[in-house]
Amino acid sequence: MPFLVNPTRFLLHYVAARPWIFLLLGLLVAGASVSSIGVQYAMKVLIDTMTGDDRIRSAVYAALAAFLGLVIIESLLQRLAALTLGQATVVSGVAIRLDMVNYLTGHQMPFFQNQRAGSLGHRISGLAGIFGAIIHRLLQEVTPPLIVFAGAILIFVTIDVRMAIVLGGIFVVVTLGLVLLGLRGHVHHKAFAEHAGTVGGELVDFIGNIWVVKAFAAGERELSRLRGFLDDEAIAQRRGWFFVERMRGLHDLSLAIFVGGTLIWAIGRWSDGNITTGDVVVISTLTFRILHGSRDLAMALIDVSQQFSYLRETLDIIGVPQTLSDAPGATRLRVGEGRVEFNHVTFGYDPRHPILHDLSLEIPAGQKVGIVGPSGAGKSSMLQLVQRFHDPQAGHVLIDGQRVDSVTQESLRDAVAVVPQEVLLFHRSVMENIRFARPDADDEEVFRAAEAAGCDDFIRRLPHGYDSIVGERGTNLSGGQRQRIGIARAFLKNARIVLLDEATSALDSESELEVQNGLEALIQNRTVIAVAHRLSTIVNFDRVVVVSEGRVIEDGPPQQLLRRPDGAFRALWVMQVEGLDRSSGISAAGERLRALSERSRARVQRMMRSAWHGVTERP
Ligand SMILES: Nc1ncnc2c1ncn2[C@@H]1O[C@H](COP(=O)(O)OP(=O)(O)OP(=O)(O)O)[C@@H](O)[C@H]1O
Repeated sequence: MPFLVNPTRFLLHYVAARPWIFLLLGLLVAGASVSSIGVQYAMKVLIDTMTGDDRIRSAVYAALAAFLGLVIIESLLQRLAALTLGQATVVSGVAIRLDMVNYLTGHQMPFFQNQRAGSLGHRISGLAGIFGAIIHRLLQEVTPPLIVFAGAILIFVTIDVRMAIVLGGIFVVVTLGLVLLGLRGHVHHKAFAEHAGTVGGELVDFIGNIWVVKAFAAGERELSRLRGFLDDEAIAQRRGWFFVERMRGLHDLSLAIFVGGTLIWAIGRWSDGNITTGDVVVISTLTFRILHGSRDLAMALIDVSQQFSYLRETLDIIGVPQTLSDAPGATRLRVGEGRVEFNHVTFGYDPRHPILHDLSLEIPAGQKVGIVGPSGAGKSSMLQLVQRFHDPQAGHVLIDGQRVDSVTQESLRDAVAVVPQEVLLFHRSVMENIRFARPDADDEEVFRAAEAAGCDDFIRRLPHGYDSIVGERGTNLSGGQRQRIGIARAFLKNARIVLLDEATSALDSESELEVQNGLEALIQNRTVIAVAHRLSTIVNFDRVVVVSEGRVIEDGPPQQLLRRPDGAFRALWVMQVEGLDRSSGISAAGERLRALSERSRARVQRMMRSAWHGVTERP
């Protein structure tokens, strides 16, 4: 979106998107301002006809009618302008937020990892608010005083040119003086905005971590920390406020001096018989009006400049260019059997420090591959490359022979189902959360997916069954339940390729067994790439790839790898099996095993031992 590069283009884009409504708005505002000047002039004519020597009754009533008519027209136009402004900013606000959310979804994951979700949400809503505020200020507080000023000068020219020049000069000097002064006070407003932002962020952080606060009985501590931030904010707010009041005071003083001076001058000219009584009235009201308007104008200009800075700051964050967009002419991925290929892939989040080095791997359709290796080896990054959350610096990832960077990202992600370590759920019903994987799925299909994932039973036991709201980020459900809903989503998606990113490692062993059943059903007849820390989850896979420091160091069927005396997989395996055997309480794995129910424990032990003995007893 090229218009995101600067605030002016941003504003112009959304004004140009609805040219007629903004044109109408401009005409209404101009019409109302011209009418308001007309009202003043009609008043002068009325007084002059009333105080004139001939005092013609019909002329007085005609002037009165013109005066009243203009008053009515001015109010009508003002009301219409306010309605049109409301309509224009409301529809633009909706479009802005939709465009921004759409644009955000195109950013890479690190963008979101580096931002607070709450603050991004606020910024998007804020953008719509800033647009409305700038348009409001420009059309309601900047344009009218300028038109009134121009009209007043015209009227003054008909009365006394010198007065017109002096008053014009005063208006310009007062407005510019106030703007310059106001801009100096910008530093106070900026400080206040920063402190307010910090307070907002602290509140979001506090509420997001409320369970930690409770668990550590840290309520008092956190409150006094928050009080510190609030005090700083209050000091900054007070400074900004005092500054504005000082400006207002200064303006009131100059208003009194200049209006008083002009009146004395006008009365002097009236007593010399140079101008009429109506002229004196119109001079006094217009002088007061435009000098008063100069303050509103200055304040509005200062405010617009502040809004521009907020807008620039927000666009700098949200509007950063998307680094991963679809290639020109990208087509939809033609999903075949589900073959995945890493072809000499070199990749680093920071290109200067690659974490995958010239990695090649061919995964035939329907194969189940477990990726294991030490922490930080690059296993999860491999899965991210399959989904094209990043592009490698060298080499390519291919699905069914098509480079993932040559197809549309949407079609690529349609073709791949992912069960991550932590399944994220929306604050919506269970039904909506599962159906998220395929919005056109009917209820029956959702039930079948839930049954296959082994979560139908517990969902039906929830207070409102499938209509139960899962709580923010799924907090009303256990880790295992959330995970099974994630598996149900993957079932519903019915993709040829399934990526499991440590899908069970965050669970306790009891939940792991429940989830394991769902996973076993899910991976039938699909290509599966599973990053696994718990080796028991991949022991029955077709193949295991051991990755270390971004390179494949072992590759083969698990049983074969386990027979290699100095094999890396065997070393990892021995570590885990020993951990389970030593249920005396020493190792973490032993601790986990002791926590299992008898049935679950027997099952895990049988699985691990049979695999282990199968290896060691064979020649
Ligand atoms: N978004 C990111 N930005 C920068 N560096 C990252 C990012 N994600 C991962 N890394 C780094 O890349 C390296 C590989 O991470 P990756 O998550 O792929 O490893 P892993 O083998 O899956 O590790 P683990 O088993 O601990 O999950 C690590 O050094 C990690 O710190």
